[in-house]
Amino acid sequence: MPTAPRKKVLVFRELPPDQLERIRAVHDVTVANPRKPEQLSRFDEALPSAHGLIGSSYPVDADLLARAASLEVISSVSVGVDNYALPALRERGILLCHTPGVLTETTADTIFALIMATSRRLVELALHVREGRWDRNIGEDLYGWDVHGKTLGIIGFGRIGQAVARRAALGFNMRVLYSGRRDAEAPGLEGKATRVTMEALLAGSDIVVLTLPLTEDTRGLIGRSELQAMKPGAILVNGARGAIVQEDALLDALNAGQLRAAGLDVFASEPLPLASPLRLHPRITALPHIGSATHETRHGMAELATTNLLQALAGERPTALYPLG
Ligand SMILES: NC(=O)C1=CN([C@@H]2O[C@H](COP(=O)(O)OP(=O)(O)OC[C@H]3O[C@@H](n4cnc5c(N)ncnc54)[C@H](O)[C@@H]3O)[C@@H](O)[C@H]2O)C=CC1
Ligand SMILES: O=C(O)C(=O)CO
Repeated sequence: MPTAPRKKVLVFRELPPDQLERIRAVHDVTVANPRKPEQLSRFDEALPSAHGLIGSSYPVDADLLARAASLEVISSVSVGVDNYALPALRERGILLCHTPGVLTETTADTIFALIMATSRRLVELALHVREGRWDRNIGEDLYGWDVHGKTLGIIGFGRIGQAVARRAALGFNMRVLYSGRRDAEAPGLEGKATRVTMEALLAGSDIVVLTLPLTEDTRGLIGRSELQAMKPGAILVNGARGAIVQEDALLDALNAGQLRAAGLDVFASEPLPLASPLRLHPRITALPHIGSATHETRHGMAELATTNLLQALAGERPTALYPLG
């Protein structure tokens, strides 16, 4: 039987060794992370002849694609595809694959951790102990806010949004509202989540969670008027993408006391610049984009992304092909 021709694969973010081996067994691999200055020239050299790209967290824009003359497939080690120039991919017939599902539960856990951390002031109070300020019983000034029994509003009722809703409705006896389409089944949530307009969700929720994709339609979706439309003293948790929220408006809403707190796993600019006023704000719990960052889940994402890549390069339909339309 003739052996399939080896193709060229450019790995632009580290992959676990076992997944790298799966690719090396059938294709020629260059590993070069363009974010690392010492690897940039290797990346630039490998790009024009690469048939497949695999990695994450790097903007693959139209200019970069114009230099990738041989490209057949990009396999993203992420579910979000906002880093990719989708129109250029569509035009060139380049396949885009991603990693839906394998990170859903872990990301929902992280989002729920942010709900708990902001409501119960966990980071602030842990620092209170660590810094030796726990010298008497805490008073009302350090009390938190109940999570159970509250109303949770979810903007983006897809895989992750529904996984957050299940934790809220089944574990914390919360009332769940959501806005937007429900384009996936919602097992376990029958009769437990109510679809409302975004206006009604903002006005009626104690905690608003963002779990929708960043697109041209959702960039800056949560701005001054949306924050003002939230219940006074509500909490905002962003587990999606930073640029969905207008960060200046969020700071103003926190400083004005309109919002109680914000839990942010994602930022418009990542890593969050040291000078960002979001970093040290006393009522922001900021995480370094760790929604899916557990050993098990990151490995599962790398495995699915590798499978997608190998399938595409073999001319098969990838398991998780992103529909470019
Ligand atoms: N913080 C982190 O580390 C992670 C962040 N994410 C982000 O979460 C997003 C969602 O992931 P999944 O739940 O797997 O995607 P999904 O496609 O299953 O769900 C997204 C939902 O948002 C809805 N939606 C789109 N525009 C909307 C709008 N304007 N208003 C209300 N709903 C809208 C869609 O109809 C869909 O139901 C990803 O695109 C990614 O950006 C995903 C994984 C980890
Ligand atoms: O998968 C994604 O979209 C992430 O943000 C990281 O897991």
